[in-house]
Amino acid sequence: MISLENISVTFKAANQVVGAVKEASLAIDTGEIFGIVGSSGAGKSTLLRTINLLEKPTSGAVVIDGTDITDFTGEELRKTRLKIGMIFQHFNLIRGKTVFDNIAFAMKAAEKSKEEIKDRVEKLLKIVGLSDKRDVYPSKLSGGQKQRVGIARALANEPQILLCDEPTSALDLETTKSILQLLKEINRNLGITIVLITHEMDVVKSICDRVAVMRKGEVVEVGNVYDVFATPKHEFTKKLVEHTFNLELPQEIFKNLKGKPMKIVYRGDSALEPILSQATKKFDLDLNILHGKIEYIGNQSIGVLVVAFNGEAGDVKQGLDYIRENTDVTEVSYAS
Ligand SMILES: Nc1ncnc2c1ncn2[C@@H]1O[C@H](COP(=O)(O)OP(=O)(O)OP(=O)(O)O)[C@@H](O)[C@H]1O
Repeated sequence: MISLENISVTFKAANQVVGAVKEASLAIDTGEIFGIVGSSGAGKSTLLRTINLLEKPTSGAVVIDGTDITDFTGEELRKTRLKIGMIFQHFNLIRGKTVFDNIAFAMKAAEKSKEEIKDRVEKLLKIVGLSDKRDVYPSKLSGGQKQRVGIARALANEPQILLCDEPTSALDLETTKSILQLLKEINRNLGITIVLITHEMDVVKSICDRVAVMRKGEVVEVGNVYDVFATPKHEFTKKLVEHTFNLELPQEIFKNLKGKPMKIVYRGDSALEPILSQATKKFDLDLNILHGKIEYIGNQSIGVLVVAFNGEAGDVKQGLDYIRENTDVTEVSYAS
């Protein structure tokens, strides 16, 4: 387990003091894929980099499997870092070295034998699907292939933890999908704990087990991914989720609309449709469905509907109460 305990990181730049991370605490379980999401400048990268002490906390403790590593230096720190691989948004490959040598580099630094290096690099090339690119230089690779080399290099010394700093932000949608799939396989097949930072909830949705939301240096919400999407608590998380659901409607629709548009979010295994139809009959309402979708997170689903009820104000209220009472609705709010 990785425990980040009351971590603060303060930078002193020119005559300014920046509180990049403020009293952040997280407990990341062994074997999970843990996401840290937030907008630019939220402190994600700084917090992630405290895990391998690339950034030393100004205060607080980094505890890995029960060992407080916060004050590790020299040989102790070097050995600890070998157990923690890292990949980056812009891959950070060495331009003048082949794919093989990029991956072998960290193993040479760890004083592994030539034989061991050759076996391991070839095995890793197979895992990341680049056996045919062994002797190619990075400039001849696509972005996705470069990230695959980055991943192989990060795994070279058989780490227990893999830190991912915006690993797909420089990649297109299709390549992002394949890199996230590869990270998932590595997590499941090799049992490596993955901590990933991103500004995209879609990335969180597709591979993370749990997520922390950061805002202005603080961790404002932590939970399993399904719950955070179905029942976001912090206002900032609600906005992130809303944006992901992408329920924007053209303003024209609202001009001639009869009734108030409402957004209804419900846990997907509860059947909303019969309840909606019962509500309209029971309370004499007209129902207009404006938008609807089901989001899948793992194998659980969340339903989101934007509807307009037309009827007497009191009947609309009773209708909504009826829906709330009879299905697993997590949110009813006015859509805009
Ligand atoms: N070495 C540094 N010196 C001074 N300020 C820094 C340094 N590193 C980060 N900061 C500041 O700390 C804050 C948090 O930065 P950080 O990179 O951790 O955020 P982030 O959430 O990862 O954002 P991004 O996605 O844009 O990288 C920002 O205000 C940033 O300008």
